[in-house]
Amino acid sequence: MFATSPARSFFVNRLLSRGFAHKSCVMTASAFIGYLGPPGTYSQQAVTQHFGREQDSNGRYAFVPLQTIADCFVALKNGRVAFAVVPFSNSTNGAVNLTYDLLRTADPRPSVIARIDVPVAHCVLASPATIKQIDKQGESTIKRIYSHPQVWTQCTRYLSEHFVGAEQIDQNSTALAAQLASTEANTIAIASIAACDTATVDVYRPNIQDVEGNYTRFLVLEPYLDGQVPCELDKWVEEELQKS
Ligand SMILES: O=C(O)C(=O)Cc1ccccc1
Repeated sequence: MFATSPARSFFVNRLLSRGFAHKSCVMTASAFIGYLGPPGTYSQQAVTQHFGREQDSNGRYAFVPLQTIADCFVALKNGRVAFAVVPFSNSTNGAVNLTYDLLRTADPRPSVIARIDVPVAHCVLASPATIKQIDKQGESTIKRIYSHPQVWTQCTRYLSEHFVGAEQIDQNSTALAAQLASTEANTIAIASIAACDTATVDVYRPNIQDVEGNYTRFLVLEPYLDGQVPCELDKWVEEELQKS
């Protein structure tokens, strides 16, 4: 039987419609989906929300964690991945500037084939030892907070009252921040609860974002094909880029 799950038929139809593969090839090929990793990021949640679980029973697609948003664009351009999923904007603090810049300067600009809204609830995460230390000696023992640059202005209220003496240090992603915090003393991370599955950290405080309904909008990109006519999503992205 051909293309049964929604995610699989979506992927298969895209490949076929773009002439990447004959039906018989698609049945045995893998498609790689690039996203900002490591596993445990909000980007990975966007990938799962859109494509379903990693690899169907026949292993026809696989998720590829990449180190930066720029790497997602490079991997798409050089054919390492068939799709890239990148954060685009947030309901609380607007544009993800890195993605906006990369979309503005990409030549040709990748095509936008889907938009995914992912609820974003931030947690303070730390190693079990660091949580014990905070409980015993107080929040002032924390010297560093790691997170993705997009996060700080989504948690202004909490951060104005907690860990005020700590330095806020940007990392490429929230899940990387959690990994680093798991091994460094006097350090916490702000990340998704999903990062607890991929780093040795626990939740110190959940839901520290300013706005309850905070969400981030992600784009699914694929390479631009010569002569391709812009779709509605391409036009929408162009308008958003011009607004900012
Ligand atoms: O770092 C992540 O987890 C990302 O996927 C980027 C991001 C950061 C903060 C909110 C939404 C997406």
